[in-house]
Amino acid sequence: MAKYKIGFIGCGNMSGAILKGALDGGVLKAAEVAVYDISPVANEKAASWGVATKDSSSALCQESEMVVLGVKPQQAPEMLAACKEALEDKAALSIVAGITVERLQAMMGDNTRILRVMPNTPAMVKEGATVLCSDSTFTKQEQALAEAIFKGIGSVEWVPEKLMDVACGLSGGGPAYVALFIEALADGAVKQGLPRAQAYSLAQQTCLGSAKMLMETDIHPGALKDMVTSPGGTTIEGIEALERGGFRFAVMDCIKAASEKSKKL
Ligand SMILES: NC(=O)C1=CN([C@@H]2O[C@H](COP(=O)(O)OP(=O)(O)OC[C@H]3O[C@@H](n4cnc5c(N)ncnc54)[C@H](O)[C@@H]3O)[C@@H](O)[C@H]2O)C=CC1
Ligand SMILES: O=C(O)[C@@H]1CCC=N1
Repeated sequence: MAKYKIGFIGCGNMSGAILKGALDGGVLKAAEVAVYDISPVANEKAASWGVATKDSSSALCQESEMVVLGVKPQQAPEMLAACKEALEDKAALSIVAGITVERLQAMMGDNTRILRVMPNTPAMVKEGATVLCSDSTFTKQEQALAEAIFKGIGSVEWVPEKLMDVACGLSGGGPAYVALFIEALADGAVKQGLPRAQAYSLAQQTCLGSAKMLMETDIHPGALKDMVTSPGGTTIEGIEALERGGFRFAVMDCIKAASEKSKKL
C-alpha cells in the first residue's frame, strides 16, 4: 500500500486548483497527498495547504497510488523521462492538454496505466467541469477513484479520446472566455457610468444566475433569451449589436481554434 493516495507532479494553476478544491471540500485529506514541483514557490504553496512535498518526481511516484501529471505539454517529455521507471505499474492521470494516450504510453512505458483528464480552473471553488477520457487503461477501481475526486469538485463527463480536443476547447479553456465576457460586460457598463465594482458584481452574478437557471430548469437557452427580449424593447437592441459584431460566429470560431490547437500540441 502506497503512503499517499495521490501525488501531483507540478502544482501550478490547474493542479493547484484541483488540489485546493479537493482539500477545501474534504474530497482529499492533506495526509493523503504529496506534491513535487521544480518550483520552490509551488512547493511552498502546496506545503502551506498541509500536504507533503517531495524532493524528486521518482520519490513522489514510488510513494503514491495514483500520480497526476500536471505540467505544460512542452514540459511533459523531460518530466516523464525523470520518473519513467518509478511510474511502472502505477496509475498516471494526465491533465496535459493535447498529448494522446498513445504518446503518453510511449513516453512512460507499457506498464503504466493511463487516464486522460481535461479539468478546468473553477475546480478551485468546487465548480469545475471535468472531462474524463473513456479510452483508459486505469482499472475500474482507479477510474472510480478519479471520478469520485473530480465529482467532489464539480461535474464530470466521460468522452472517447477523439473528443478530448474539443473538451479542451470548450471547458478546459472556457473559464478564460467567460472571464473575457464578464470583463467586457463590465467595461460596457463602466462606459455608461456604472462604478467598476458594481459593474463586476452585476456582470458576475448575471452569468452565474443565467447558468444556474438553465441548469436547474428545463428552459432552453433560446427560450431564456426570448423571455428577456421584449418586442421593441432594450434587449433586442443589445442582441442586434452583438450579432452585428459577429458574436456567435466569434464564439464558435473560438472553440474551433482552441480545439485545433489542442490537436497540434
Ligand atoms: N490552466 C488551465 O486552466 C488548464 C490547464 N490544463 C493543463 O494542465 C497542465 C498544467 O497547466 P498549468 O497548471 O496552467 O501550468 P502551470 O505552469 O501553472 O503549472 C505547471 C507546473 O509544473 C511545474 N513543472 C514544470 N516542469 C516540471 C517538472 N519536470 N517536474 C515537476 N514540476 C514541473 C512548474 O513549475 C509549474 O508549477 C497543462 O498541461 C495544461 O494543458 C488543463 C486544463 C485547464
Ligand atoms: O491554454 C491551455 O493550453 C490550457 C489547456 C486548457 C486550458 N488551458
